[in-house]
Amino acid sequence: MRTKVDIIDQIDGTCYCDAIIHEKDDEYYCRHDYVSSSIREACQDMVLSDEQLKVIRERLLRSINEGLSKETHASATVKCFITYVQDLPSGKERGKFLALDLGGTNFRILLITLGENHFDMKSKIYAIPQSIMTGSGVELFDHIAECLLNFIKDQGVYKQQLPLGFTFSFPCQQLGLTKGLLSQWTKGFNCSGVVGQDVVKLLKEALQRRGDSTVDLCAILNDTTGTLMSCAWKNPNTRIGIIVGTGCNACYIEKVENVELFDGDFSKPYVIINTEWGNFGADGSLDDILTEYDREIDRNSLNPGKQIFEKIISGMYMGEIVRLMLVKFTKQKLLFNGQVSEQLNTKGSFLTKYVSDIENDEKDNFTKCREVFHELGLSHASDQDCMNVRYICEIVSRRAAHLVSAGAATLINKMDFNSVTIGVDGSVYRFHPNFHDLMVGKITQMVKSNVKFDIMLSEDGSGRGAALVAAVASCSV
Ligand SMILES: Nc1ncnc2c1ncn2[C@@H]1O[C@H](COP(=O)(O)OP(=O)(O)OP(=O)(O)O)[C@@H](O)[C@H]1O
Repeated sequence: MRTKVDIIDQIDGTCYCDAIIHEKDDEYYCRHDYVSSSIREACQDMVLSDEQLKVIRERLLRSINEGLSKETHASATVKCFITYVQDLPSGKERGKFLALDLGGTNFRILLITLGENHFDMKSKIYAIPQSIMTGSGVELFDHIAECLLNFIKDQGVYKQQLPLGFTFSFPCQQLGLTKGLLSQWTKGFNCSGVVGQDVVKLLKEALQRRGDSTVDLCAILNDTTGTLMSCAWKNPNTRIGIIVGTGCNACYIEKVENVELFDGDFSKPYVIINTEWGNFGADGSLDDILTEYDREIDRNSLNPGKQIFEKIISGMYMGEIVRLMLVKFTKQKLLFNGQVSEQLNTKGSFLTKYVSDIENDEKDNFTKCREVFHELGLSHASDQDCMNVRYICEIVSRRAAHLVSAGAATLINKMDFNSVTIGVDGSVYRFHPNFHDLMVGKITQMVKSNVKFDIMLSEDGSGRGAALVAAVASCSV
């Protein structure tokens, strides 16, 4: 007789599948039972056991400690950059602030008004053409400066000298609140002449070249810091900010005495550390869990060998991992009657959004899945193909959620607070139907038993968070 527990064990020990579609004579079947066994077997290398996740936590903690240590910081893969943000918002911040948000799919400019228990936000999205993303740094910052000046003119605040927080979501070594040296480009950007340079200075120079700027650039930050700050504005218990969007990164609150390179204000007990954990694994410490798909993605990326943790989690790569699996399994005649479409064969054609769409279908219906297949020239798919592809999407997104959870649990256990709120932002977390629940389940298993935690969706961390950092900094630097 098969019980519910047998099913859970059979799948991978952590089946969250709530879709028990057949329950008869005390026998239970979940929809994973209807996935072809050949597909289940072929996906096994994507499943991480609790033991593997424990090892990943231990290695990540070691990498974080290497980033924090004076002796090992230079060679560390997880840099643990000091943000120089030492105060969380009190909720009493007031005024008008500008924010620039650069670091992923969109470039945004925002005008934020903080008032009592409310905030107002006007924002505009500007495109960054591919030619600028991989052109020269001067072109990039000239483009940003031009958009900024157009925005403040449109908003009627051109004459006011407003504080500006610049969310620049690439790995930066900060030397103060207004000085950040770019360590490396990620997420498809590759502008020449910027790595090793102070991006605040480059933006200020671009504004000066235009000669008509009146903004007061008073803080540079990462979107993780913005996420933590924007959640802390609502919930002072927030001690971690995580992004699962185009990229993946996290920041947390660390005691200043644990940060050996800290040269900020020692009268304050904590400082936010931008871990840049996306680069975890660049020293080979994740090699034993990487699959052939992960390796192919890395080989074909703009930054081979780097950002390995990010590449097995984030939205920039998740859809492509699924696509590579689908192509391989189709060639092996495990899917689509062995017929690969031209679209499916095209790099980048399987959007990460499709993973959410497919997993969003009701348990016995493949409406969204069939829409995706139609887009991909796979209208010949059978119901069995739909079942199998949904399983593949689940396996890939679940691995991502479990890896982020391992990271979050590492930080929670390291900080040693009794209660922690985690602020999370990014479209993968926001729109994937199970990401939040998967994280809650896995983190619960991994944190010390006396710690309570909850996960809160950040409302526009990159924008409001930048304004809050600018506000808290009071533009004193
Ligand atoms: N519905 C969805 N489900 C899952 N992923 C999605 C969805 N929509 C978009 N994405 C993915 O999310 C990523 C974009 O994330 P987000 O919207 O948070 O932007 P971002 O600011 O560029 O990210 P980051 O903060 O990492 O720089 C893209 O890789 C995209 O494929």
